[in-house]
Amino acid sequence: MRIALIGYGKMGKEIEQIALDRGHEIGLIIDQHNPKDLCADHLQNIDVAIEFTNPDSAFGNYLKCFEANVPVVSGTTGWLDQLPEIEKQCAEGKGFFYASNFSLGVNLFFELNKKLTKLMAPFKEYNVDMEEIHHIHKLDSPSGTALTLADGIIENHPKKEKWIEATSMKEDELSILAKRHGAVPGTHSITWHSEVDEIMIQHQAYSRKGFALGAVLAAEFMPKKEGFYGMKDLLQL
Ligand SMILES: NC(=O)C1=CN([C@@H]2O[C@H](COP(=O)(O)OP(=O)(O)OC[C@H]3O[C@@H](n4cnc5c(N)ncnc54)[C@H](O)[C@@H]3O)[C@@H](O)[C@H]2O)C=CC1
Ligand SMILES: O=C(O)C1=N[C@H](C(=O)O)C[C@H](O)C1
Repeated sequence: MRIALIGYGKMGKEIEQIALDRGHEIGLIIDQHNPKDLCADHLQNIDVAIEFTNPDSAFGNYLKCFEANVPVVSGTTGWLDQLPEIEKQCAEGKGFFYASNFSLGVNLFFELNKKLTKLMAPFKEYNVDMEEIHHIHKLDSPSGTALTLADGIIENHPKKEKWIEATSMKEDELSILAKRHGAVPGTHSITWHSEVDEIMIQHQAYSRKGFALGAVLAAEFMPKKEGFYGMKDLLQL
């Protein structure tokens, strides 16, 4: 498979290594110094593009891939206000795969979070909050993963209606505390606490390898696909 890497930073480089190990070819690398190379001419023989850049660049890059009819695997977080336009284009035949987190462990954690929320929901003694910790270079906050976890709680708890990036005492608000520290790859914790005890679930990434492998597996899934996909389609969760 010939892959275009859009964004050649921490994730782009990790993905390159795994893609090469799995026998793929990197046909094009786009980074901050050569964004104009992302054009139909250069995308001609590309099977799939993997995009890990930043919240401001991602959407424009997706549209350029769509113009060249190249399916996209999107890992960038913090751009989801533009999701409706991507969904529209997918309904018209473009191929797009998005995950706020590509690691197998976090996707199992998403399911565990939903199940635990359903279990805890009837018990008024317990309230829930979330903490995420990432490296100091992260641009978006809360993390994309935290937002997916928040959706999992809000959709399955009758009292929680919205998340808030602060400590909240309101029953209908889910508090998310986002911390930035050193080189932390990504840690997400959810705590259900009562006056007498607490139950905490946590996912801690030891490195970026799990994210990168998931992105390459998604890329292997995407060539010639039309429509909008996610990790549930890949992992059949
Ligand atoms: N979905 C997931 O599993 C994961 C998502 N991420 C997300 O991926 C994104 C990238 O993360 P990192 O690689 O850690 O960031 P990074 O800052 O190390 O790399 C981003 C790269 O994009 C390049 N870039 C900037 N503007 C560009 C443009 N217009 N066109 C092409 N390249 C451009 C930068 O030069 C940089 O090399 C972030 O949004 C992060 O939150 C990160 C890890 C896992
Ligand atoms: O920026 C990162 O590094 C990460 N971003 C993703 C997110 O926003 O959830 C995934 C992972 O946590 C690492």
